[in-house]
Amino acid sequence: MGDAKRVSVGIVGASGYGGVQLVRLLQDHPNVEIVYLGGDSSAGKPFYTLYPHLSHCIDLMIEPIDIDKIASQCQVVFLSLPNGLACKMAPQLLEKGCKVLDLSADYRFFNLETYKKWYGSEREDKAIASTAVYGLPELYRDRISQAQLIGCPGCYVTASLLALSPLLKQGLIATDSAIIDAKSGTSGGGRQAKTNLLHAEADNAISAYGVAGHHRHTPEIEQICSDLAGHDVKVQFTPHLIPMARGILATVYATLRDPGLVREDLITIYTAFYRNAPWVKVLPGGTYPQTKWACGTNLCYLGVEVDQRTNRVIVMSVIDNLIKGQAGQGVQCLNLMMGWDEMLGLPKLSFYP
Ligand SMILES: NC(=O)C1=CN([C@@H]2O[C@H](COP(=O)(O)OP(=O)(O)OC[C@H]3O[C@@H](n4cnc5c(N)ncnc54)[C@H](OP(=O)(O)O)[C@@H]3O)[C@@H](O)[C@H]2O)C=CC1
Ligand SMILES: CC(=O)N[C@@H](CCC(=O)OP(=O)(O)O)C(=O)O
Repeated sequence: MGDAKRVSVGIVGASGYGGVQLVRLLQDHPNVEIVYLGGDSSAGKPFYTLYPHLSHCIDLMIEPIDIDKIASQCQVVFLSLPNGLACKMAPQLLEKGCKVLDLSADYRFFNLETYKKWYGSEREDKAIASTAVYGLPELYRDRISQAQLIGCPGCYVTASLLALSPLLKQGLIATDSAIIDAKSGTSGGGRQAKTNLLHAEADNAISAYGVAGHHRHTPEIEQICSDLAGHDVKVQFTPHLIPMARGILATVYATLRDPGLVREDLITIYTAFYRNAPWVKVLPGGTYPQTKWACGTNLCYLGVEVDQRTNRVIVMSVIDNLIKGQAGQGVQCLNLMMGWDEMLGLPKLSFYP
């Protein structure tokens, strides 16, 4: 089991981008020991052969998935897998006493009919799924701290929701007026080969996809927006792939109900909303964030503006898609589940420029 003073952690999907970020973050975490790495096609290889730059700090093998073995070794298991796999593994791990943090979409939906519509599969773990907590600490901190199973939101959704939440929670914007224009680096598509992520396709190019409500993140964003607002909310979400490796910028536009609100009012509201959220930084008036500020950190920077000609609020939200948008979010949730400081083991200084 390793060092008894540390919590033993396993990472399933260690060879992927989420996996390697988890290894990086958890190797530096003072209360954690990584004891197990699991994978599929990479099983049987030493982890350092996939990521030689980490050979000086981790010498574990990637193992084939064996739930009994994982549960016998690990108190906590991160699942960083394609959609549709965690829901097969998590119930068994929970039954054997592990805490589980899933980075895929399997445990993000309050209504499994919505999951089925967008992800295509009927679920056999309905009772377990109903115990999952949506892993966005800025909104569901108390529930996360009591949970055994977390469905962590991903990159686009995290950037979008952190921009929108104060507006929805306080009823400041006209119904269904929110437009999210989001841009992601190519690492958002994972490490597995995909044609649209090839350098020759993605370099020197920018394009939208999943337009007009056709991206699977639209229902996920709407689910949480509706929860915050207390009624059904629709959003216009347009993702774009841009030629950089990591980072997300989501620029959100919405019509203010009160035409008298100015930028400083909104900044005061945002600052108050996030006063206990150490990973969200609301910027001073006239300052707009860039992705590099968040790169390598678990931070979200929010720039807030009002256009009084159009009566729209404009919120710019940046995160590192692989940290606050994925592995860092998971570690932040782990900290809460274990009763540790929410900031423990997580990077707060970017490697700017
Ligand atoms: N990339 C991003 O910015 C974000 C991704 N996510 C989500 O996180 C999850 C992981 O993403 P990411 O790390 O980018 O993906 P990658 O494609 O980089 O990695 C996928 C991992 O899953 C493993 N895997 C695939 N099939 C199986 C299987 N049958 N059994 C065991 N392991 C398997 C792979 O192992 P092997 O190599 O051994 O085959 C690999 O380690 C996804 O659900 C994704 O949607 C969430 C937020 C942001
Ligand atoms: C650039 C790119 O391909 N991005 C992915 C989002 C990856 C991700 O984070 O998905 P989850 O949040 O659902 O895990 C996409 O658009 O599907």
